[in-house]
Amino acid sequence: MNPFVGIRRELHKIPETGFQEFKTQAYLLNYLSSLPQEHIEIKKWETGIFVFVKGTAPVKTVGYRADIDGLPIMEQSGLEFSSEHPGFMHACGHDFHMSIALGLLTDVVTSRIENNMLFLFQPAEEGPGGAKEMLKTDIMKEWWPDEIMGLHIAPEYKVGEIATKPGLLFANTSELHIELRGKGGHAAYPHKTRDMIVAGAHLITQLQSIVSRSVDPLDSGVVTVGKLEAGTVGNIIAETAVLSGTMRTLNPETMIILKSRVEAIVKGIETAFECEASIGFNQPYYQVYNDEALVSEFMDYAASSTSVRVIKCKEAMTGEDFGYFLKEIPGFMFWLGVDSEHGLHHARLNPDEEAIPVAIDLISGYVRK
Ligand SMILES: CC(=O)N[C@@H](CCC[C@H](N)C(=O)O)C(=O)O
Repeated sequence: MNPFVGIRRELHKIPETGFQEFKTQAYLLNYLSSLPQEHIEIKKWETGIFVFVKGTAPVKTVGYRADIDGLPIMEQSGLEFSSEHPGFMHACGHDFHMSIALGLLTDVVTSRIENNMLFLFQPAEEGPGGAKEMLKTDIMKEWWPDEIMGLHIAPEYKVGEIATKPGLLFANTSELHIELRGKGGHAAYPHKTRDMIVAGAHLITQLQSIVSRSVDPLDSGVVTVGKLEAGTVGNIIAETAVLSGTMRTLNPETMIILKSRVEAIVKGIETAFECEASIGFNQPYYQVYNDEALVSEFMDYAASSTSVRVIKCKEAMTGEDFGYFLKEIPGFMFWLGVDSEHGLHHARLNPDEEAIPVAIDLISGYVRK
């Protein structure tokens, strides 16, 4: 078995959520300590790690970022190396991202390259966001890269396919959290209560009008409520309802429209259902915008390789706090085909591990070009 496939399986067993990646960090540090140390410097930051690799005759420093957190999902993949942390899973491929980064790092440490490289093992991509915080550190300032790249697994593409594009690749995002507070009571006396299940149901329906009626049809937006908590049993009227969701737009200005429409609709719900509401727009992620020259150079390089097919894809409504790195440092992100029947954030996600050596070889060749 390819050693980095083995590493992926080990990491797959220990998914941890944002800023709780203690075992993951320990695993990565242990692996890093097994590498020749003459040309590398390792610095821990929170539950993440920076690794600086000195080049032989550097003219620049190339950054490579891998996110390291898992998701609160109960795995149902049936894999023999399934999560050993019940209720948590690497369901967004960050186990792949880490093992590919370790493969690349091993390659550039053992067969040295001309330029310096900075590897960033970043916590908390799924939330609350680690990129913005990593960017502010003194370590980052000391080892600031001239360019940066990262990848994300893509279940919908075959192994050997990569997809990306110049300019906008991923959306602007904002989490949405709304709490409604009314008055609970006996199910047989609704007139003496203020029922937050009914208010919540109206609110969710009205939120769906934002994209259809307030966003220019030639623009795009998403308002998704992914979680609703309200009520206890069938014969008690719910005093509170709590909705959590996420909003996505292709440009930052449209996000401002979405937020102001949410505020207006929630105000209307307060009046109509005689309740009080609070809104949280949490953990915004800035769009992933690929540097046109760098991504074109990478796409041309990949297209010249015999083992990879390059697809010029459309932008996606996924979010990635890698966007914060790209706001400050020229670079790009690309999708790596892993051919899984089940998609990202699915309990049965099962990416094809053949993609791991494909990615390591591709990037290793690119940073040596
Ligand atoms: C690639 C991917 O699936 N990313 C996540 C990360 C977004 C987290 C954010 N805090 C949110 O849920 O709004 C995604 O859901 O797109």
